[in-house]
Amino acid sequence: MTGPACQARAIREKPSSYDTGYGMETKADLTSEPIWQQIKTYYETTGKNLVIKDLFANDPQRFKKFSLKLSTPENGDILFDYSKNRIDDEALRLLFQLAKDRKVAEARDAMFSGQKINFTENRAVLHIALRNRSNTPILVDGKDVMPDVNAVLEHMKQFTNSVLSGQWRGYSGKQITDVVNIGIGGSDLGPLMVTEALKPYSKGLRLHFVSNIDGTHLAETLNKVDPETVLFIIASKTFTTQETITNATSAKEWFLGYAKDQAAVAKHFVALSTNEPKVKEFGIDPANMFGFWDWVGGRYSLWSAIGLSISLSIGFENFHQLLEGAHYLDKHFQTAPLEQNIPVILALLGIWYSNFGGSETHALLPYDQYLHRFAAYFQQGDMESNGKYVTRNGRVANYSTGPIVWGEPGTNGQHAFYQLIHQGTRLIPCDFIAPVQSHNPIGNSLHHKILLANFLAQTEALAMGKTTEQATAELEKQGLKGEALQKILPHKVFQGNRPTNSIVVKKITPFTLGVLIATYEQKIFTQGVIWDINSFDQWGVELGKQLAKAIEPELQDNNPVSTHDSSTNGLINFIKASR
Ligand SMILES: O=P(O)(O)OC[C@H]1O[C@@H](O)[C@@H](O)[C@@H](O)[C@@H]1O
Repeated sequence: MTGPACQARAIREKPSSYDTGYGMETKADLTSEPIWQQIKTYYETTGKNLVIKDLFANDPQRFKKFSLKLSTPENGDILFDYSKNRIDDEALRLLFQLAKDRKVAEARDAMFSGQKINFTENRAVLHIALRNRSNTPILVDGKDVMPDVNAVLEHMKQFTNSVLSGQWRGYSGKQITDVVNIGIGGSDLGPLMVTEALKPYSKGLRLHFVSNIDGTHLAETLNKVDPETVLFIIASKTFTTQETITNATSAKEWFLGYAKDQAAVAKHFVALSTNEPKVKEFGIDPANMFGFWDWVGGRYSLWSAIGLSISLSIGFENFHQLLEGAHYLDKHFQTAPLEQNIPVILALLGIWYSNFGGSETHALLPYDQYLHRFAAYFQQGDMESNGKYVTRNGRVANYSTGPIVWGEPGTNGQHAFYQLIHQGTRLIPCDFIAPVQSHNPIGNSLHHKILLANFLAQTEALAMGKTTEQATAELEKQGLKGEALQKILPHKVFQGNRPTNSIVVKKITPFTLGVLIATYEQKIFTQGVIWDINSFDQWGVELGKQLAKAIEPELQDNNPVSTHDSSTNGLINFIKASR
């Protein structure tokens, strides 16, 4: 055989120099996919001219068509409304085709079946196993991981019950009153976000989180706790993270300064890690270690032993409910057709705006004070996962990947940055998240009524805007006319057409929070598959760590340095001269 047919066969049969881990052929470059070109053309000819207000006016069924309801067994319905987007049937049809052509379902199944889709670290990606409450076997290298998952959960349960019941005592015989989680990144943000979000479920322990290497963080926390009644949780997947080990060592020194007995450490320090030798070396009894595995990514680890502070805060039963909620969403992600699959729809809308509409950022706006760390949590979840410019086949992407994620709880954001969302020059897709019921219905629910009214008003205002006619009528009512009216008029007009999704849950419970977190995790996964990047490594955080290690010894003395670029030299020498 000669000619193009032979060439094509040779290309197919050529052993791949890397393993994509999906058990699938290497993907075509995204922008050369026919479907990509079709979406691009559709966006240019129609998509960019879609006006949300007109879309509603022309279709009384729009809300019904572009919203989904999930009925949870015991936590009410969850409404996902994506009708306030610049999309129509054809745009969605093309986007779903994109998901199909990029093999989202196949990649999802590869993840759920334990394939090593994190191919740069040769690891499976199985945070879904940590919350697999159906207990179906999940195999890694031929071994079911579920017995190990369940054993650690049992250990967490026993430990939680022992601390909460007062059975676990400190070195002087007192009960534990305060827990200090020392960790950073995925070993901090998840437990911090969730314990804040689920404060109404607190069983009474005071929770503290120390992450920053800045001594202020630890010092301010130690000021608040008593060595006789504090429990330190040293949370680190690798147990080598400089910040965490330095903070943990200083915390241990502080503690021993009071306890004056090495044996007391066992009663006040536990470790959450995959690295038993390092835990031992630090001086923590392996009996007080809660393990997990290399197939749990740091930013996906709150479901693992890393969630121990959550369990201590809200009790093991509630922690279990959190896992149940995430598992419920995982089942939805696995079984719902792409067209009714909430994480997939969220992912595709994000791609529509960022890759075709040029949006750079995505705002997460929870209308619930307890969710005040939700956006911060997904800054790591999304940006560390999809902040990559190299595709799985090693090429530089010629399209944008992960968005900049940001946000603050409503209504605080309204009085700060919403101006730019309403009348700025940038396109900022936003997700609004709101509970129907408040945990604090004070003032006969007056506060919550106002909060919800603001959530509804904002999504309406962003979509519908205010026309020149409406603004004119309002100004005339205020007595303005002629030149004075014309002068102010353009400033009072809102173009609208700002896209939003609304997710409404009955109440923020452990279960519904589990659903929400898993929804965004699976959205991030779906986008990573379409962009053909590895969402589960984080090599981008390494260079700074390496350089910091090289610079640290240079800060020991006061001799000027000249080995760096002139800016870095200048900064180092200024610091040396000024201390
Ligand atoms: O849990 P450890 O190993 O301390 O890592 C903490 C964090 O470190 C950072 O460099 C990142 O890699 C994060 O993904 C990780 O969550």
